[in-house]
Amino acid sequence: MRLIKSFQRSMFLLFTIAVIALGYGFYLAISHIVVEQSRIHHQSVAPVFSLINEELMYPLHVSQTLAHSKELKALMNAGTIDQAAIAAFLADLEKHLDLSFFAASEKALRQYNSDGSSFELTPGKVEWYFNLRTSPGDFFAQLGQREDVHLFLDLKVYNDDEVFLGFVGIGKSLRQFWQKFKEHKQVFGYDLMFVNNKGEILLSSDEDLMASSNRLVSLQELSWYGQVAKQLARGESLNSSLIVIDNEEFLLSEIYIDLLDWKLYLLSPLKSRKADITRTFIINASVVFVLIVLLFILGHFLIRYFARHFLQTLHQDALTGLANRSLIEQSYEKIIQAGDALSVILIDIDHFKSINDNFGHNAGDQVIKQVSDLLKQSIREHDVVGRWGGEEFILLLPGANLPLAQAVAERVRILLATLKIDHVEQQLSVTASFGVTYSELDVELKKVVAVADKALYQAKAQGRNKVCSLLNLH
Ligand SMILES: Nc1nc2c(ncn2[C@@H]2O[C@H](COP(=O)(O)OP(=O)(O)OP(=O)(O)O)[C@@H](O)[C@H]2O)c(=O)[nH]1
Repeated sequence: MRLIKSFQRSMFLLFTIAVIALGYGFYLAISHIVVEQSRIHHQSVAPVFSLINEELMYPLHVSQTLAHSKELKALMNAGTIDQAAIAAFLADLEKHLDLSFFAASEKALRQYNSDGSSFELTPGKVEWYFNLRTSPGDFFAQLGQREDVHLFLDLKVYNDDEVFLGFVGIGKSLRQFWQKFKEHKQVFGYDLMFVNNKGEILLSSDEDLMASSNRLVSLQELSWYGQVAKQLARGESLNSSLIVIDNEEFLLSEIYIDLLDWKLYLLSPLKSRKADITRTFIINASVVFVLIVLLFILGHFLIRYFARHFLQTLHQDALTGLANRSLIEQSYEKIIQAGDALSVILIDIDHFKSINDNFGHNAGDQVIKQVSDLLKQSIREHDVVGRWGGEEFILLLPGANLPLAQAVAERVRILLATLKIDHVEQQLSVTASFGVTYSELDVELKKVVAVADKALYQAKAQGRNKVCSLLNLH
């Protein structure tokens, strides 16, 4: 009973471990998908941030600092503009900051460039200057030169008396930005567009939106504008909006560049993201599946091992390893069900009590073990040997008639009587008495054993170390 309980406990433990492992496996798979998705998202968006920082924010910050440069103000405030000094100042900036610079002087009405060139600011020819000088605000950002897109940053310069001295500006080629973005687009499939505060698209990775050089395309002209119009009307950000373009879903990411008052939109195609998620899911689910299969194979072998081990110990006599009563009864049932007649031999060691008394309990155990070993070796393969009680053993001999069983008992009796059992420094000898019976009827084992026991009693009564047999079952 204790063994069964321990077996049940082991099974329950195994089942609990399997359930926990399964749950943990799924938890790991799902967490891994989430982590992987976050990583892919981060990996795809992070380079755009660093691109903006390197290519846009850097020249912006340089221009802000330059507009307040005392040296530049002094050069532009001088009675007569020293063209060579301004050119040298700008050339030095270009050399150190890796950007192209210009200064447009109100006094000289001339523009000086960091490459050493200069030209006159003539109304009608250099429109931007005359447009911007009267425009409100001190800072202007524009994109120009469509064939090699440049970002132009123009800042008004004033002297200490707030008198307008002209413009200082930076021209930044976005070729490198564009190149990097294209590489990025190839990997992640993104599209990008810069939109000014009027909702006009200044720059886009979609060539069609940049087609016209005279006119800027407005957000409202885009096919998907209707899908976000309400959000825009409510002044909401378009960040994380889902839009459909040509039956394909895109996720919008919005980045606001406050210095320029521009918005950058990234359109990320969900198809590739879905494929990513599906791929990650399949990989993780396969790993979990393989783990589960391995776990079940392991479980299966463990259960088989435990079952064999426990069932064996359930039916085994602990001291001798022989079949115990319950296994003997099962074996008997099998023989009877197969329709075989059988002989039963009951064996009892003579004066066993005196061995215990004279040599101790361990010596008694030793004798029982040695006798059981001899019995195991003395029977045929399909015979059954078991321990029936304390110093009592039983043999079931299927298909053996009474004379054959008597002969077997006699042979075993002689073997036993000549057996020398080593104990400490001496050798012990034992004899045993045998009760033999034969049954070809479907009767209970205990009835057959009762007859064999009667025969055994006769053997004891006749002086022991004897074989007696009895046939009458009634
Ligand atoms: N050492 C040991 N002794 C056992 C074991 N099982 C039963 N016994 C002892 O075996 C002895 C059996 O004694 P009895 O029933 O009087 O029989 P006996 O001394 O063999 O005398 P007869 O059968 O009349 O020849 C008892 O003292 C039990 O305690 C066991 O597993 N180990």
